[in-house]
Amino acid sequence: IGEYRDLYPEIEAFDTGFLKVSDVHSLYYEQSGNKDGNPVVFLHGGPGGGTSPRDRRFFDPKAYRIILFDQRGSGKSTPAAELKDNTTWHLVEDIERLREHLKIEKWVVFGGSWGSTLSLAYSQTYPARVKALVLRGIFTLRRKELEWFYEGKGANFMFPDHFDEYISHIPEVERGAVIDAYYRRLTSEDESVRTEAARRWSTWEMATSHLYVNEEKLQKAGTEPTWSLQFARIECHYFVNGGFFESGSHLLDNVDKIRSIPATIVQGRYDMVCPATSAWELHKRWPEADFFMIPDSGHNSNEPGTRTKLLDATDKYKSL
Ligand SMILES: CNCC(=O)c1nnc(C(C)(C)C)o1
Repeated sequence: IGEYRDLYPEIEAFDTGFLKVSDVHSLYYEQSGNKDGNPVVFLHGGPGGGTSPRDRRFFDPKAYRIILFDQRGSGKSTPAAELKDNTTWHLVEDIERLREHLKIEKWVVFGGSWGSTLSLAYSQTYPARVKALVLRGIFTLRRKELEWFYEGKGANFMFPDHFDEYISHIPEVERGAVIDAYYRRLTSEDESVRTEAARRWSTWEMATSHLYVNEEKLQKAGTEPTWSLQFARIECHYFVNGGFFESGSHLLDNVDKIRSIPATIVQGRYDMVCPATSAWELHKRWPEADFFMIPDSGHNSNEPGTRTKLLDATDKYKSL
């Protein structure tokens, strides 16, 4: 399996701000690393997951001008967990607004999980603005991917214990459409109903995001109700709307628009949240992209084998 790499050292942002992108939403963004460096934008997962200071550490701070931002309703962006005007295509335009606001011509785009979904949607819409793509834990939001993880048609066979916690919250009569059942609760007028549904949904995802269950991450879903609500409510909103794509396979059908962009795809073989089939489908449509199936990883970006290949990829594109 070879030598594992560690993340780059902890660094602080040298600039932070809020960008008003609609009469409802303002986005938190930050810049770190080299202010005159090669710009890279980090697209976080979820949707609704928000960024964290550790996300800066996938990039050489001497080479990169590192830009993180919290997507609509996520992290420090306001209003928290707001679903109005919150769609894939709003986010694609937000990325362009942020790019223009920061006076950047072209940038490297880095995204995992939902962040890979958004990276594909953004680069297929604005290919001329993308220097290179680094994609991890491929999620194309096809119906079968949602059914695998959220509707009891796959991941639950590998994590039956944790799935019980998630599914037992929904009465049998509603289990034919679990995502819809959770959506009714996550958009309930009753805060206690929203909070418990968010805790169950987020705990299920945190429990299954690593090859070995990460107890610390598991606690986060239960001890950070605002984060849990942002994560669960925004994810569920995108899923009941099929990602706002006109067809289930929209992103895979449009790969030809980005095949000339330098790219690296990194996928954990034991990713239970975004199973490897989507990465494999993407790879077959995009033979020019570097492709790494990590033999001992699950979904998370910081599992050793995955982290190592992501760091190699950002090093490869640092001087573009
Ligand atoms: C489809 N949802 C998986 C996803 O995008 C995701 N999983 N974990 C995360 C965080 C690391 C942002 C919590 O995002």
